[in-house]
Amino acid sequence: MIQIENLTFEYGAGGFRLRIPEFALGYRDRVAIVGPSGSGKTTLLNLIAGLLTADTGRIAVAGTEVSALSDAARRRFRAAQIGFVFQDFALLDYLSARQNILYPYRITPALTLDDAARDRTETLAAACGIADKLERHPSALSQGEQQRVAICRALVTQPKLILSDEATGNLDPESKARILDLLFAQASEVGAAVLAVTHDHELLPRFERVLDFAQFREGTAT
Ligand SMILES: Nc1ncnc2c1ncn2[C@@H]1O[C@H](COP(=O)(O)OP(=O)(O)OP(=O)(O)O)[C@@H](O)[C@H]1O
Repeated sequence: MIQIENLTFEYGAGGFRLRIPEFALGYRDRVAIVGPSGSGKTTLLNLIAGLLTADTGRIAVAGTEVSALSDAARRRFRAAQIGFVFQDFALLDYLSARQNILYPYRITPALTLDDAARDRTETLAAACGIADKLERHPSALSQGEQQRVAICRALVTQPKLILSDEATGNLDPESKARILDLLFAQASEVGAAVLAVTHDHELLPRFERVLDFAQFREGTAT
C-alpha cells in the first residue's frame, strides 16, 4: 500500500530534516509509529498524504507516486484513497459535525453523496458515541467529541489507507480502546491498511508492527 525509498524532506534550508531510506506498508497492515516529540512523525504522514512534497526519493501509495501528481490530482487521490485523522482534528466550525463528517463528498466530485454514505455517518457516529451531537458545531463539542467527529470523517469514505495522528490522544482509556476497535473493524471491512502515530504505549500490542522514529534521529535508519 505504501512504498518509500530514499525519502528526504527538509523544512527550508537548515530546518528539520527527515530521511527515511526504506519503509513499506502492505495492504491490510496495521503499523504504529512511535517516537519523541518533534522527530518527524506528523511530517511523514503529511508526505504520504501528499500534503507535503518530498525533496528526493519516492513515495508510492497504492501504486501511485503521490509527488508526481498535480495539486488537483493529489487532492482527488487523497480524498478517494486516504482517510486522515489529523492531530488538530482540522474541523470546520461553520459546519455542523454531520457536515464535517460528510465534507470529503463536498470537495471531491468523484465521491457520490448517496444514502449509503449518509447511513454510514449515522452508524459511525453511533459507534463513536456522538450520534446525538451531529447537529452541533465543533466549538460546542468537547475535545474528545471533536476527535471522534474527525475519526468519523476519516472513515466515512471507506478509504484503503487510514492515516491517524494521535487519533485517540484526547480520549479516556475505555474510549481509546473502543475507537481503535472501530478503526480496525472499518479497516478490515474494506481491506484497508492503518498507519497510526501514537504515544499510547499500552495500545502497541494491538498493532502488527511498530516503527520507532528514534532510529531516524541522526539521519540513520534501517
Ligand atoms: N511547517 C513547519 N515549518 C518548519 N518546521 C516545522 C514545520 N512543521 C514541523 N516542523 C518541525 O519539524 C520537526 C518535526 O515535526 P513533526 O510535527 O513531524 O514531529 P512529531 O514527531 O509529529 O512531533 P509530536 O509528537 O510532538 O507531534 C519539529 O522539529 C518541528 O518543529
